[in-house]
Amino acid sequence: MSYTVREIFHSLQGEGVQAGRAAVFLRFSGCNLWSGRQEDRAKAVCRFCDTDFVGGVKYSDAQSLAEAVKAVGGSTRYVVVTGGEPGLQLDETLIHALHGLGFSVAVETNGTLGLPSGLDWVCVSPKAGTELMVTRGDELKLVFPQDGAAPEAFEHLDFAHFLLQPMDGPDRAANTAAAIAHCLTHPRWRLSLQTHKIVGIP
Ligand SMILES: C[S@@+](CC[C@H](N)C(=O)[O-])C[C@H]1O[C@@H](n2cnc3c(N)ncnc32)[C@H](O)[C@@H]1O
Ligand SMILES: Nc1nc2[nH]cc(C(=O)O)c2c(=O)[nH]1
Ligand code: SF4
Ligand SMILES: [Mg+2]
Repeated sequence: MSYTVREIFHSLQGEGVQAGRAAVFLRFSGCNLWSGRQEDRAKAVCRFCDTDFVGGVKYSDAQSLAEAVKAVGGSTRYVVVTGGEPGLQLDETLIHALHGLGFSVAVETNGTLGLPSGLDWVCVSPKAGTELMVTRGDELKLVFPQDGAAPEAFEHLDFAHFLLQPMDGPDRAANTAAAIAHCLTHPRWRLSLQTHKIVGIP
């Protein structure tokens, strides 16, 4: 199978429980909840996306893509597969190829599609107005606040960690204050800041 990739870059995981860890980011093109075109944003299912996932380059097979990930990452052997929505393209063949090169494989997903088996870390970030297919994993990282996606709606799910990530955009400061207030009064939720934006790395 072939894969369409928006970008591959070496940085620190900025978000969630693994924040601060060196990682290679493999960003796939395309998403099932937004076309990625600004003119479509207002009518998309997911309207707050901070990411450009349109276009990119094609890899014809899993092994060549895994080798490209390794070439970017120096001695880093932790890959975060994201997008766009990686559930559209990530498969067991690619996970196997990455494992073969010594990588642990993490995924960032909106959770609306099934995931292949073999992943080492699953981060699900639910979106209002969608049905969650991935109901277990390592961390549930809810962008906050979202009308129609209250934190309480996810607390029964089988995740090891529950995090609130303030929605970036014009209301980021107010959203951060609201997330802090929620964590103070609902201590099973932790704050996830987008630390890469704070320190100015990709
Ligand atoms: C760009 S998404 C790609 C992966 C997947 N499609 C998803 O939504 O989880 C990566 C992470 O950024 C989060 N994110 C996207 N836009 C954001 C924003 N404006 N503020 C805070 N987090 C955001 C997503 O919820 C997700 O956790
Ligand atoms: N540094 C950094 N950490 C991240 N964690 C998740 C990201 C994503 O866009 O999926 C991301 C990203 O874009 N950059
Ligand atoms: S689901 Fe993820 S990639 Fe798709 S538009 Fe929303 S935040 Fe962006
Ligand atoms: Mg990002």
